[in-house]
Amino acid sequence: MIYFRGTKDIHLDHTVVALGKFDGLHRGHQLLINKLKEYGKKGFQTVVFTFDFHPMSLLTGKKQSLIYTKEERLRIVEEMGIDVLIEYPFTQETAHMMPEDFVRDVLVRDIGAKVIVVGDDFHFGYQRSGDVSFLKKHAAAYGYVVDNCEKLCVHGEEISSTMIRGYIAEGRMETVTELLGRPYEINGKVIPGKANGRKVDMRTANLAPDDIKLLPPEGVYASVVQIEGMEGKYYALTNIGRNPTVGDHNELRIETHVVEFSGDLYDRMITVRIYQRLRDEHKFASLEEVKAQVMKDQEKAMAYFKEHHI
Ligand SMILES: Cc1cc2nc3c(=O)[nH]c(=O)nc-3n(C[C@H](O)[C@H](O)[C@H](O)COP(=O)(O)O)c2cc1C
Ligand SMILES: Nc1ncnc2c1ncn2[C@@H]1O[C@H](COP(=O)(O)OP(=O)(O)O)[C@@H](O)[C@H]1O
Repeated sequence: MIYFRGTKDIHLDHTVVALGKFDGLHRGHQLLINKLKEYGKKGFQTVVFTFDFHPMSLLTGKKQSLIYTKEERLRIVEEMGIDVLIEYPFTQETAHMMPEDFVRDVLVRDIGAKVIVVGDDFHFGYQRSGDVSFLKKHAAAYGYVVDNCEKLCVHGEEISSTMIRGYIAEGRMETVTELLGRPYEINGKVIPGKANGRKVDMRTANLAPDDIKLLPPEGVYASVVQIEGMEGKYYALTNIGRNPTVGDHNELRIETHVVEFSGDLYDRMITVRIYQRLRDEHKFASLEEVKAQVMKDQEKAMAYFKEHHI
């Protein structure tokens, strides 16, 4: 896959372009992606176009947490078999672009768009003044066609990234899985912890939380882990928390105990897929008690995986 980040210097031709933020690449987004791939079979180069937003929104000044970091989104778009991912710089200049300038100079001239795929509620350009009818109005003059997609509904509600972010924040992970079309995941490199795990023979692979990443609430989750360079998947238990048992002011960490695994994971990239919330994090009298509780959590998790054929 070709990947553009932090540059406006793009020269493509004969492309089908999907436009959007694509946070979550959820089932609604997947409709657009599937359309892209259909055009891809007809000889168009498939392009996912998204803006490279700063964590502090230029427009609202607020920090926005996202379902995926840029690296996670990149990996998923690549796995989907897309040819090109563009993260277009979202500067003051871009934010103030008039829709027609954006269509003419960016989409048509630089990206060579022959087909533009968008969701029905897509808005772009200065003050969000560009939309689907705007794109259609200018289609003939600029030599592209617009293929717009209705918003996908599940249980009578339109799927949106905002709605899924709300469910993640509530820890409703099964609903999240249903709407994303895959479990919520956290990707990262295993870093050293305080080496307490080995004292009670319950090792945990630690990930540092990414600033931009929206995490489920603190607590313990049934998870499945994929380890870079190793075959298959491993059942696991993940704690998102602050280890109150070993101190009162610990930083938030994502710790995963991989079931029936021993080996060195330091510096390895792992993907932790979160399936179900099991409980809150508690302050125990000792690490031995934490371990005893984790063994009970493990039984519950394994029963869940069995019941759901995971
Ligand atoms: C599945 C799981 C559940 C956990 N639950 C708790 C908990 O309820 N309370 C707590 O203080 N620590 C909890 N921990 C964190 C352990 O206390 C921690 O793994 C241990 O202190 C080792 O930390 P280390 O990685 O720094 O060596 C949990 C860890 C895991 C993997
Ligand atoms: N079953 C396992 N689950 C998680 N990590 C494991 C497991 N077996 C071995 N490890 C390794 O042990 C390390 C964790 O040991 P631990 O004593 O908890 O130290 P730390 O505090 O550095 O995480 C992991 O980073 C990994 O390299």
